[in-house]
Amino acid sequence: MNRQQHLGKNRNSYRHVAVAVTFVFIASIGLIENLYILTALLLGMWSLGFFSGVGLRTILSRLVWLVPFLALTLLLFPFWYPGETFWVWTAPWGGNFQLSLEGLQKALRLGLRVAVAVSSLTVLMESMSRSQFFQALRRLRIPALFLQLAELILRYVEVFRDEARRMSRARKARGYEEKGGILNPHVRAVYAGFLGTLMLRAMDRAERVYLAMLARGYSATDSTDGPSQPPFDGPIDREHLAMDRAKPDKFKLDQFELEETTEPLSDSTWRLGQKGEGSRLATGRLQVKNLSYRYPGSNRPVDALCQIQLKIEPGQKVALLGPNGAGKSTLIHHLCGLIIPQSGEVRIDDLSLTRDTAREIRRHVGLVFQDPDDQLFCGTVAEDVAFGPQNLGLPEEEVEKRVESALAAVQGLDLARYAPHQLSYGQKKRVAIAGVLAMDPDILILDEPMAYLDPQGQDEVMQILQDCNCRGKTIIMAIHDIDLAESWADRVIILQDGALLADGGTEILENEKLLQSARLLSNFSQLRKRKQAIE
Ligand SMILES: Nc1ncnc2c1ncn2[C@@H]1O[C@H](COP(=O)(O)OP(=O)(O)OP(=O)(O)O)[C@@H](O)[C@H]1O
Repeated sequence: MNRQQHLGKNRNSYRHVAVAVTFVFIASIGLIENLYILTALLLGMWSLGFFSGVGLRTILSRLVWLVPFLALTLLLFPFWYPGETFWVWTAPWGGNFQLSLEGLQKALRLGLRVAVAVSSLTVLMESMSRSQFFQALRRLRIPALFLQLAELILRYVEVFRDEARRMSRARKARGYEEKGGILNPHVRAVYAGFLGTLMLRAMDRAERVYLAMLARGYSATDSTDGPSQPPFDGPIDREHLAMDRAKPDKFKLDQFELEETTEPLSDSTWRLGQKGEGSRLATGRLQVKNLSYRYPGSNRPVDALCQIQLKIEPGQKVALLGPNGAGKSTLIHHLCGLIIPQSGEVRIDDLSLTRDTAREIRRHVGLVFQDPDDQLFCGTVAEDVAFGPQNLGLPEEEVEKRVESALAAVQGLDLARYAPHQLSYGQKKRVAIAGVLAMDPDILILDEPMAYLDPQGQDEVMQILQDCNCRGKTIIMAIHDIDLAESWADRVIILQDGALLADGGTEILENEKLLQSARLLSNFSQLRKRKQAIE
């Protein structure tokens, strides 16, 4: 172990002590009455912050948040508290208000205590990442429920702030100006609508962020406490689901006929090796058998998947195509264990996806979400990339190594200290991929990886995926672009209305009838262009 690693390890083992000392210190501030000692503690805390790299500005910016909460108390305390009169104020509307010395001292004491507590908490929180802070709390045996709640509240606050920022930008972009302030009924109406929509959007995004957290090994209990509850799992009328749906005709071309997988899968062939703390799959072969899924829906249930059969071999490059609403996202959420099958089966090697195995499956199948903002929620890029490996329970040195190599793989080492919101969309996308690569999954799934990327950004992502594939990883991309599928994939799967329309090599993309029926060809000119290219 080199000196740097040794120091890193020591820092890690003392972090919980620092947290415990700070908490005891904060609790004992209430016992200190002397104003001089409290002032000295405040100055001492600011100096400590200065020497540990936390600027006075940062501490003051946290204290400013308290002003509205404390102001009224601090102003009224000296006038209400009984004691020796220090000063008398005669109000313009009549009446005398007596300011007592004891009241003034009480107010000062309260203000100083709060300032010392907030300053010490700021110094503590700024000198370690949020995940390290929560890890330290876990080591101190703070109840897991309390910590989960605190973590989720913090994330929700960030999501909320982020959504508010976006909506306010969108409002300004459409020429909105606040004339007359809150007294203007139009402004009040806009604000009311804004708040309502903000709530809904923030909840929606919070759900997607939570899914992204689960996909990277987060557990609602503890990273070592066993499987978490997958978010979608409900009862289903299987018979109804199988019969109820009109399936699109499957194209009877030899090259994309399904291989039947009706034989029972033997659990004896399931082999686990060891790598880090986690078990590894023997090969990473993915199988889907008769998979169906129905969303409850608010008006009527939606059958998103119907009797899907698939077998994907390790190392394949698979393009998952289909029009909007075909069921691609629902399928890939099953493949990475975010949705538990209601009917049918998903298997990796001989490990069948159930509530109990969902977490294990997610260690082997990484999902890069379509919108990187759903996935990046930590304070810095490095923290975000570390999120998955930390959930795997890896030692800190290993986590650091993984962060470094994952960021290097996406050419993102220079982004490590940036906050995700400071990045361009393409950079965010690369960092989101790094966050999944850091978990070293056998199978990498990407939902619309090219969405909103400029051509150079697309090239960069393709290069990253090519490198991953060369290292033996299976890559599955959900896309709409048939040209991309043709040039990149060695296997093409087409979904339509939740059913498997075609499955085979890229030759199936030469079948215009098939592409048209799957709504993958936009117009006749494109059809002609493709015809010429094929000729
Ligand atoms: N949470 C949900 N509740 C109800 N219905 C849903 C939900 N999510 C998806 N659906 C429905 O399930 C079907 C499949 O949706 P899915 O998102 O899987 O399709 P997709 O192929 O990924 O679409 P896109 O290309 O637009 O992302 C659609 O009809 C959709 O309306």
